[in-house]
Amino acid sequence: MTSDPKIIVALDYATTEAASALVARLDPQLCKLKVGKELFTAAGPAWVEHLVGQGYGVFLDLKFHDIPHTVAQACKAAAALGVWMVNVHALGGRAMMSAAREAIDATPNRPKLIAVTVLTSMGANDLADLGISEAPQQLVRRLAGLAHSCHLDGVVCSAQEAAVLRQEQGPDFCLVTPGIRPASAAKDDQNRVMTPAEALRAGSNYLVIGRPITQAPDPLQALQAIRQEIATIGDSK
Ligand SMILES: O=c1ccn([C@@H]2O[C@H](COP(=O)(O)O)[C@@H](O)[C@H]2O)c(=O)[nH]1
Repeated sequence: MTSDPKIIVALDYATTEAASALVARLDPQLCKLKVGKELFTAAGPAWVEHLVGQGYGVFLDLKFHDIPHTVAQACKAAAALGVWMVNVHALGGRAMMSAAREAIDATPNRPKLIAVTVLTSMGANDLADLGISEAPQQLVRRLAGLAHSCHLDGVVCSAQEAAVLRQEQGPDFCLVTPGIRPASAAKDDQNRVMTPAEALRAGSNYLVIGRPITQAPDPLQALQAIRQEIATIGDSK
């Protein structure tokens, strides 16, 4: 039976050797994997294909943000790697997100397409620095509505916004939430955080977790502890 693991481990490593040491201990039934800017820039698309070939659901987290044509072509190239999910920045706007949607729909494997709303590292002061007086949650709600109206499959948001987005965007809109911190973990550079159990209860579909797992003395044990924490919450495997 195939499962749909709710934890996406962020493979934020500098080299494939470092990432492989963890991946060798994992299993596609335990978690999905996220390849972001650091590892993709160091290792390239072949390594993404390698993970896909091992049976992992791979979230290619490159947060495309450019003119519509460029983003559409980048989405097409990402989909060709066989990944499960790709993303763009909602701040790229309607034309960009619609172009991404069209490009993904024309591919054979149609990965999930989601939009980053407001980075989980940002708070009200960071938005004020950008001249945005809206509270983070208000901006997230507005950008999620825009992404949904462009027929994207969901958004990246913080789990702090999950409950309101679930209410406003309905049960089928995919909520992918980084900024997940077990109660005892350091926040690092994250701002809008929640624990794994709180995040799932609030309506997150998938939890993106990096350092609390990858920097733990025993990353597999850290992953298993989080799986245990969420095991009783709905269909959380
Ligand atoms: O708003 C966002 C969007 C993406 N991320 C990414 O998620 C992980 C989180 O890693 P942690 O070590 O658990 O903080 C990382 O790869 C980010 O690039 C995010 O944190 N917030």
